[in-house]
Amino acid sequence: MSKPKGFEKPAGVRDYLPFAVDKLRAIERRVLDCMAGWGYRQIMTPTMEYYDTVGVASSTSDQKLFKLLNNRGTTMVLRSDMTAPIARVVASLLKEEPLPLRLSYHANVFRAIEEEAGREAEFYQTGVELVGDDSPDADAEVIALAVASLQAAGVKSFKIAVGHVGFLNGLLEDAVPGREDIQEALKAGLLHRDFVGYRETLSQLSLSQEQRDELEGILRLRGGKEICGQALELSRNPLAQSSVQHLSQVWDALEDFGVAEHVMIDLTMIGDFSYYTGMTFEGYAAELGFPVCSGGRYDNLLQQFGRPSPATGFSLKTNRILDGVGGLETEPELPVVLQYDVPNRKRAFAEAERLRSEGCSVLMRRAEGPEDLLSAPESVRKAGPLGPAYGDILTFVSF
Ligand SMILES: N[C@@H](Cc1c[nH]c[nH+]1)C(=O)O
Repeated sequence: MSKPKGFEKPAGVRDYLPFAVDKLRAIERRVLDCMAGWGYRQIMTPTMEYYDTVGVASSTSDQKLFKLLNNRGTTMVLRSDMTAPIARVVASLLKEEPLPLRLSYHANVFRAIEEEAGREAEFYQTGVELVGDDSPDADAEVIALAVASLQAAGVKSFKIAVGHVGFLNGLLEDAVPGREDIQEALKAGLLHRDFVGYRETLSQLSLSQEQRDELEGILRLRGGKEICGQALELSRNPLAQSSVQHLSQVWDALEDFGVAEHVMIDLTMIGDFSYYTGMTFEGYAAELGFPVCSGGRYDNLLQQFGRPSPATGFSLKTNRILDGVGGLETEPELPVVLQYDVPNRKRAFAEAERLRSEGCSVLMRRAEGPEDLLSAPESVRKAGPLGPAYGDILTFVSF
């Protein structure tokens, strides 16, 4: 590759100009406040982790991890999510802390991407982890909190699709026992929402009519609570059955949370991370084709750090909400511009301090003469991406 030009930046990363930062911060604040209202306390972890610990535990494929070497030659990674780092903290710094633990975060995470996909390599997540509770109510809590968080972020119309990896694993093991290759191919179709590809894979297999019906049947398992009944009919596998029973209890709790109208059951759903062990979910905004939040239960991750405990959680894709949905309408307050000449500088600075102590934003400007004075706020309204630089004008001059 030729030497990049000075203005170029790597694929998948971006700059946020002030108006975008205003919006992003407003969403972040509102969502974290919402999470605090449910008892979640904020945590921060390093951007960089060891490849061998958090990198591996993050269950992000090797090609998607950003790897770097430190000065001792140890392989490090840029965190690809916050779930694995938080598992590390819960098992180390917080190991004496009684469970359940409720933690929230807002952080940038990194995933290498296929350039042509137009996806972000660095993006922002606002999320929670609920560690130490394996009940259906804990799963329902994080889904209900995802609903509340999307609303707090200004997303008006959305649907959360909830599935269960246990159901899929049980059904696939029943239908094509011991054929991990086929199971993986079918799961890949579901993961990419490629139902045509899924059907094609099915058609290439030599299966009995019963097996085919069972595997085709998955594709119809999307809807309300009635889907649980249909799923119990479709597969008698014990894991599939217990998974659906758990999901139906999650649904009942969601009804009691009053959020069931935002939720659908979708047993074709399969989470993007191999650490998921139970229910998984994704949230879709009406305006957008890609998920704005995702989460799920991961009961085996913490044991990799020496503190076995069940856990569940989710994260919002905060910058996607900012870009695609508009998020919150924020009208940043324009600063007052305070113009002065040297003889009046001290007085002007004191006035600026007074205004700032009242919460105003004040911008200082030294005027060199009468023709250098700004006269009307309108005259500074410019069309550039930053919009107008200031509102009211206060003048402290003797000329
Ligand atoms: N870490 C997941 C979201 C999640 C949080 N907790 C459980 N899942 C992600 O990046 O999509």
